[in-house]
Amino acid sequence: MSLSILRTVADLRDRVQTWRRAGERVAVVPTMGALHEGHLSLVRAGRERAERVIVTLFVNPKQFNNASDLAAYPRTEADDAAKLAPFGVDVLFAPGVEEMYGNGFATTVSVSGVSEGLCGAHRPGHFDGVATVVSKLLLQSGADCALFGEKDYQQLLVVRRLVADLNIPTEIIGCPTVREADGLALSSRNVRLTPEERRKAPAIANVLRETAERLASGMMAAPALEAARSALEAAGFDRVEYFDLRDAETLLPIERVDQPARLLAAAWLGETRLIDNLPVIPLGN
Ligand SMILES: Nc1ncnc2c1ncn2[C@@H]1O[C@H](COP(=O)(O)OP(=O)(O)OP(=O)(O)O)[C@@H](O)[C@H]1O
Ligand SMILES: CC(C)(CO)[C@@H](O)C(=O)[O-]
Ligand code: BAL
Repeated sequence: MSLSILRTVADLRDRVQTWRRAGERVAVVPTMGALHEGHLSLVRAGRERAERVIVTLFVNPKQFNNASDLAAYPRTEADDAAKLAPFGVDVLFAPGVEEMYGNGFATTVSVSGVSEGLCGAHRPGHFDGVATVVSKLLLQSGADCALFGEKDYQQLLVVRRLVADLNIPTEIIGCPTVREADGLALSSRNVRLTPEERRKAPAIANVLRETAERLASGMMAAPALEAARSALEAAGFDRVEYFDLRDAETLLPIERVDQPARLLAAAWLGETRLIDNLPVIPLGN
């Protein structure tokens, strides 16, 4: 069957009900469009788990803390639909802002703990916007499972928390970060990099990898992180927003790696903010 583009929650629910009557499982892949191989890896993982796959495309104004970032966000729906067609995606759910937030909308889903710090500290309101829209998309689709990328690691933990706390019966699946050959994590915002910035960009992944190795072999966090921030600046990054070592589950800061940990970074190249992260597993585990 060919890809259907649906714009209303009522149409989405009708379609899902038809599948349910036939006993089919449903996977949902929430996105903001401008699809790349990272998104397509989530679609593939969804196809492995369910007979039916919904991709959602909604550039969610509530999660943008910066109006120019929202205005500049790439919008490429026709190309996105064409990319999805060969993957056996059943529905592209692309609602307008009025469909999502019209009719006196007045609710915010706010997750404390894992959403504080890191991107939460630097993008005020961002995770409230993410938690609100993801709650809506999961309830609208009623999916059995939903797929999220580890590239947005803090977001993945926020979503796991809200699903557990609100008893939303959707299994959350985290998928590995897809990278360019030079290590740069794929991201819709990469198209904004100038050619010179693009040449500098892989440093974020390289410095994360080198630092993860040092921490895994027992180096204390403070000097390793200080060296990492300096290395990123030396590689031409304009501003390092954070470069931190955190517990992999709680995202609380840790001083050395003796439990599974995560190394996370956000840094600016000109007008573009890049994020990336890696696991740090203590040597011997
Ligand atoms: N390189 C990647 N590998 C795996 N998953 C990814 C990758 N990039 C994005 N995703 C996942 O795709 C989903 C939709 O993300 P989104 O549409 O915001 O794309 P994005 O490339 O992360 O864009 P942005 O520039 O907003 O960061 C999220 O679950 C995100 O983690
Ligand atoms: C999960 C998401 C689609 C919610 O708008 C967005 O934050 C994203 O694309 O990662
Ligand atoms: N990929 C996370 C969505 C955002 O940056 O707003």
